[in-house]
Amino acid sequence: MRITFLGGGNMASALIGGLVKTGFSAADIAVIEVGAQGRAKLRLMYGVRCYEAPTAAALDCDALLLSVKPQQMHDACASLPKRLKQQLVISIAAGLRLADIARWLDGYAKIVRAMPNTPALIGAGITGLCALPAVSMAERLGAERILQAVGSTLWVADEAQMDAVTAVSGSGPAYVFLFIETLQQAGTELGLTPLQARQLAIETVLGAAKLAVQSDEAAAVLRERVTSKGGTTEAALQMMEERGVREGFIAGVQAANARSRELGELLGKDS
Ligand SMILES: NC(=O)C1=CN([C@@H]2O[C@H](COP(=O)(O)OP(=O)(O)OC[C@H]3O[C@@H](n4cnc5c(N)ncnc54)[C@H](O)[C@@H]3O)[C@@H](O)[C@H]2O)C=CC1
Ligand SMILES: O=C(O)[C@@H]1CCC=N1
Repeated sequence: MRITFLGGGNMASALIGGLVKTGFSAADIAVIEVGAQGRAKLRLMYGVRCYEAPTAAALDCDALLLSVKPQQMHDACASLPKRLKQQLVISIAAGLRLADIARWLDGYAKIVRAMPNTPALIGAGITGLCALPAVSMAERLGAERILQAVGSTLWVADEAQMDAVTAVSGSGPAYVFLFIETLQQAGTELGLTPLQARQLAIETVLGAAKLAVQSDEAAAVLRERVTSKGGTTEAALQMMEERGVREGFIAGVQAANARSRELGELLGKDS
């Protein structure tokens, strides 16, 4: 399968890195990127073909992955030729709805909306997917093949759920990095060296995530098992609850969901 990325920024780079690492041939990957620095970086890092504009050679692919910012998508779609040649279009833009992208592509309807995340770079991503009815089962499997090369996938039947997918797993790595950053900071403030705090924080997140994956029990049960009566964890969790950590966290995820919906509404109105 030959894949062309339209937009070669952070997320395209993570996906390309993951694809190349998991055995996709760099010769089958092309990137259309307006920035000269971005093109040079992608050529150097992954040996992929890079183009400044969507020429026929750049668009000679089976799947066209739209990876520009949501605010750049309308212009990027307008830069494509009027008639796409049956390529499967996959948009990874936050918020943007399938119907609006189809309209910007003059009614082209072979479009999948996907929401990956940056751990795709190491093959540990998770991507939510949904598609327009015109996308065949074989084409859905094609989209799945690309995204499963960099992690796992999850289809949602109702496109409205993509905002929640974006809020939970698209933006999710940032919440986990904030957690690691904060745990590390707390550790150094308690007298650990930055290196010690970093190792303890990262290995703790990794171990807890692996335990959660391998366990049939709910996260709440695993949490209770760490929490000895009258012990240290109980002291920590009580303080965190008092300080509104849970409410703050849920409000944050809700804000991401609302922003995704808002981006879809605002940018979708754009003709
Ligand atoms: N960063 C992340 O963790 C995730 C991002 N996304 C989505 O991926 C998309 C890209 O996000 P990032 O990579 O973070 O942004 P970015 O700004 O790093 O990348 C966008 C790239 O597109 C290029 N570009 C803009 N207009 C262009 C055009 N007309 N033709 C060719 N290239 C063009 C820009 O020069 C830039 O390099 C967004 O729509 C975002 O919602 C989705 C999942 C996760
Ligand atoms: O922050 C954003 O808008 C993008 C979408 C999900 C992760 N990054």
